[in-house]
Amino acid sequence: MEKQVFDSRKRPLRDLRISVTDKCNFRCQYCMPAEIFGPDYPFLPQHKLLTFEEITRLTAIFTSLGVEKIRITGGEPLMRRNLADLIRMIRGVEGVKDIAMTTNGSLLAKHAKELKQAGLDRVTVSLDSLDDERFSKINGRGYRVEQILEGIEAASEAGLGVKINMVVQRGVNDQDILPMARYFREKKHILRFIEFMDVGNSNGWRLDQVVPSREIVSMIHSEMPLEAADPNYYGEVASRYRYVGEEGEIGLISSVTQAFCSTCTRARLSAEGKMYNCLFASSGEDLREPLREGKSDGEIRELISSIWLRRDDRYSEERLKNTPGIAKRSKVEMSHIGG
Ligand SMILES: Nc1nc2c(ncn2[C@@H]2O[C@H](COP(=O)(O)OP(=O)(O)OP(=O)(O)O)[C@@H](O)[C@H]2O)c(=O)[nH]1
Ligand SMILES: C[S@@+](CC[C@H](N)C(=O)[O-])C[C@H]1O[C@@H](n2cnc3c(N)ncnc32)[C@H](O)[C@@H]1O
Ligand code: SF4
Ligand code: SF4
Repeated sequence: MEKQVFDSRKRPLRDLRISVTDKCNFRCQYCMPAEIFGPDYPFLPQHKLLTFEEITRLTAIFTSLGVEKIRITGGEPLMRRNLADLIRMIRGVEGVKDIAMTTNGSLLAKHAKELKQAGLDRVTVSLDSLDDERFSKINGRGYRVEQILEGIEAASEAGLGVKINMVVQRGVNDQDILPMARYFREKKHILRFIEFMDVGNSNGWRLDQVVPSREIVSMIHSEMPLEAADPNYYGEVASRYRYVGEEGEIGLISSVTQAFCSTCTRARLSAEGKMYNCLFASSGEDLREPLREGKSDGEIRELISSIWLRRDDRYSEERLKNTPGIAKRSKVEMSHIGG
């Protein structure tokens, strides 16, 4: 059986990012602004969510097409009940080499051990500030930094790999860049700085709110000297920098100023079972109905393969070039497909 499928730009399908819920206990302004995601927001009802069995079956089909790396995300993935059961099921799928999860960390202290036991390899915890006042404003729900740090500690103690993601916004948390770098250098966790992106249709993005990665590197370098490091694998999202003379490193995710679409190997599966070819796609292709209609694995494999073969997405590159019409394009919400 042909194992690897390439899109129209010769990019292989390698990663599957699975959103397990569109709900979240945070209301980060840049992702789920409270004024839009309020009490009446129509979140997906349970019956529309893919079941764990359906997710596992799709994962096996995706691995037969070359996927090796799975990332569980959301919304907040730990809001989905019994998530460890899903991890255990995915761990049993042949061809899955790496299972990671992106989480806001608020429920991690409670679940880290069982997730590790179920077969999760690593977590990426999102944290945008070490200052309680700013953090509680950013998360929109008054959560405190301590709770997230406890989650990070618990994950580390449970033996999970840990990385930290910080979305940087000028005028919101750029003063936290150095304190975060110092703290996680000391803790020996890899911290990645993400350029604030124009995801979805509701986060009020402006280019002048983006702090370019170049600026972040030079700010840190002037206090803690850095040197560029090679990527760990083809298509790595983050550019790596090592602290000179140390093992520790940081990463920069520069989707705005240095788009990385040309090596993008990521497919995304929404909680309701739609496959998206890009984080900024306007629409996805439904895989849930074919599953529930009783289509065979072979038929679904054909469908997924044909979706990937047609793929031509490269939104960040187009944004960089100011492609006409790009600003008006409607996009799926980040909380829906998981970042
Ligand atoms: N524009 C764009 N941004 C992405 C893409 N993938 C990830 N990101 C952004 O980068 C952030 C970090 O992504 P992660 O999932 O932590 O990165 P990763 O490459 O899977 O991480 P590792 O496997 O640890 O290297 C995400 O939350 C997004 O904000 C992508 O394909 N396009
Ligand atoms: C959508 S969240 C889902 C997982 C989980 N709730 C969390 O926050 O880690 C995934 C990642 O996307 C990032 N993200 C959300 N909106 C973003 C934006 N506008 N620009 C850049 N990154 C964003 C978040 O910071 C987080 O690291
Ligand atoms: S970034 Fe994550 S934690 Fe924040 S609102 Fe979005 S899904 Fe929730
Ligand atoms: S913008 Fe789309 S194509 Fe480009 S790297 Fe991100 S997900 Fe991939």
